[in-house]
Amino acid sequence: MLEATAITVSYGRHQVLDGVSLTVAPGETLGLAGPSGCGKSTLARVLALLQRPSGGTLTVDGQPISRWRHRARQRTSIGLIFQQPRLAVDPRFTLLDVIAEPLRAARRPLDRAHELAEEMGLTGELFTRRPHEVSDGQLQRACVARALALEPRYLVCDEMTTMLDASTQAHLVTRIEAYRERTGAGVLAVSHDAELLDRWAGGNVRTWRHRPDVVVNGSGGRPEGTSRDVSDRRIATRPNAEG
Ligand SMILES: Nc1ncnc2c1ncn2[C@@H]1O[C@H](COP(=O)(O)OP(=O)(O)OP(=O)(O)O)[C@@H](O)[C@H]1O
Repeated sequence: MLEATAITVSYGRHQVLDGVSLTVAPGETLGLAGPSGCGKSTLARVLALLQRPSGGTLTVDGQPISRWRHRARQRTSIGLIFQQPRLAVDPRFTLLDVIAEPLRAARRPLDRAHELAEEMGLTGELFTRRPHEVSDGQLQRACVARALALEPRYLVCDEMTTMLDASTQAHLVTRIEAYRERTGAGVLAVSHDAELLDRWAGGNVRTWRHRPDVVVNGSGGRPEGTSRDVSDRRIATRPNAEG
């Protein structure tokens, strides 16, 4: 399980997350919907162990992240795919370099990068192109391949398909779902697009009703599930400015 409990995050005096709890189980796809600015990306970064929360606990497969500086091993078991691939890659890298980056860091055979590229539908001539020489969709395919390279136990997809056309969107979701089915990984799909998430996660969606850019503290808020019981304790957000 990837478990976040009572997470709080503040940027200066702006409290963005106030006691958020969320669990992603192995083998499940969980959707997290919510309006722009409510804190989805912040929560995604916290779950991927990229951003340290100011409060709360994180546990990966039963192991609590007690010392943030020593989280490297658990970090590699969580893949993160960002919304904007151009901000997520080194512009000097070729697509093959992008995909090989985690393999190189983990001292794994680099041949695997070719296979991953091909699995994502990236053909030979694209291997040596740099980010400015490919489309957003092609670059995002490389980022998905990079996220899968070390076979993570969990994948956090933060608005992964927002900028892409419908067919590229469908292709990427299909690849992620095939990976989940093959490996039993848990997938958290984050988006403002509740319909997409409902299709992707088969209705296993939590909707975060939290007005953006409002500092709220505490009372009365709860998320709504589109298709499941919202009292399910896997996500409980205290803040809700809509009452
Ligand atoms: N590094 C930061 N420093 C200060 N404020 C930040 C920072 N990152 C995010 N914020 C603020 O925190 C709030 C939540 O941002 P976040 O990106 O997590 O929301 P989001 O729900 O993912 O939005 P979107 O769907 O538009 O990406 C916003 O008000 C944002 O301006």
